[in-house]
Amino acid sequence: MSGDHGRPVAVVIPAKDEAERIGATIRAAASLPGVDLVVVVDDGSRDDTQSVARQAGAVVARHFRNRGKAAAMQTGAAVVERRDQHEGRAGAERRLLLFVDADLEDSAVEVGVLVPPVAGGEADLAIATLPPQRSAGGGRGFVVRLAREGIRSLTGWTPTQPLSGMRCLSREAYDAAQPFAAGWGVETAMTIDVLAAGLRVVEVPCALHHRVTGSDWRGQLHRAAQYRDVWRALAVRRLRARRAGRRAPD
Ligand SMILES: O=c1ccn([C@@H]2O[C@H](COP(=O)(O)OP(=O)(O)O[C@H]3O[C@H](CO)[C@@H](O)[C@H](O)[C@H]3O)[C@@H](O)[C@H]2O)c(=O)[nH]1
Ligand SMILES: O=C(O)[C@H](O)COP(=O)(O)O
Repeated sequence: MSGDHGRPVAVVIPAKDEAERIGATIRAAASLPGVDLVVVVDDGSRDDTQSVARQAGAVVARHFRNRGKAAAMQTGAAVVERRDQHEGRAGAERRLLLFVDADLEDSAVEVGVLVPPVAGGEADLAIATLPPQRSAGGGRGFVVRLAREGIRSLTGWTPTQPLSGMRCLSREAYDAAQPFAAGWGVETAMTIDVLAAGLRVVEVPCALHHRVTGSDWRGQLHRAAQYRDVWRALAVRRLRARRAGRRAPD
């Protein structure tokens, strides 16, 4: 099945302890034009994510221990690749990849706007930008600024929401982003690697709602891990650029 845009699409959802939200997210994603496969990667959840996802109609892969978001995305993309091969899909018959977070619930239906720019060849990577969320987050913008400024200094392009995880990729963009940077560095690194390969990246406004990270100690620990992973992803790419003799656009 392919949508009005003429390309089949696989949705890949990395999920850790998302039993409460994943069912609605899967149903919304599965209803999008062109989507004929929804793969959930249960990244070592301790709750019922796996069974809820199966009941909602997703193909489920599972990490027996938690390996982080990037590894879950990679596992999901490998499942799609195997399906494509098994079904003899090549070239434009191969599915586009649409990465979607598990906590969007019904609003996941909005990610459909990411597909046409990629299916139509205007972009190789389309990234969702989110409106202000219903509840305020507890962050002070440190991670977002680190990622934004890092991407700008290495590529010359300034994203508005550099951490956004809702992303549609062409296969060329997926290949250019391999291997993914670990954990929470995956989005920042992906944007840089896709641009460095000479491919096109766009941001597309999307009316999405997700669980925002709070300001309690858990939230701050989460941000510390995000900061660490984004910092590492940038350090690796700065070193690579220096070795290749590329000057940053600065
Ligand atoms: O070890 C983990 C942790 C999370 N997830 C899943 O990853 C997604 C994003 O996690 P979430 O806790 O909602 O992330 P946020 O704090 O909202 O992080 C923002 O920033 C991240 C980068 O730091 C991006 O990956 C997210 O898409 C973006 O929403 C969700 O589906 C999670 O279930 C995993 O698969 N494995
Ligand atoms: O809450 C958020 O937006 C993310 O966890 C990033 O945190 P930050 O506000 O420190 O950039």
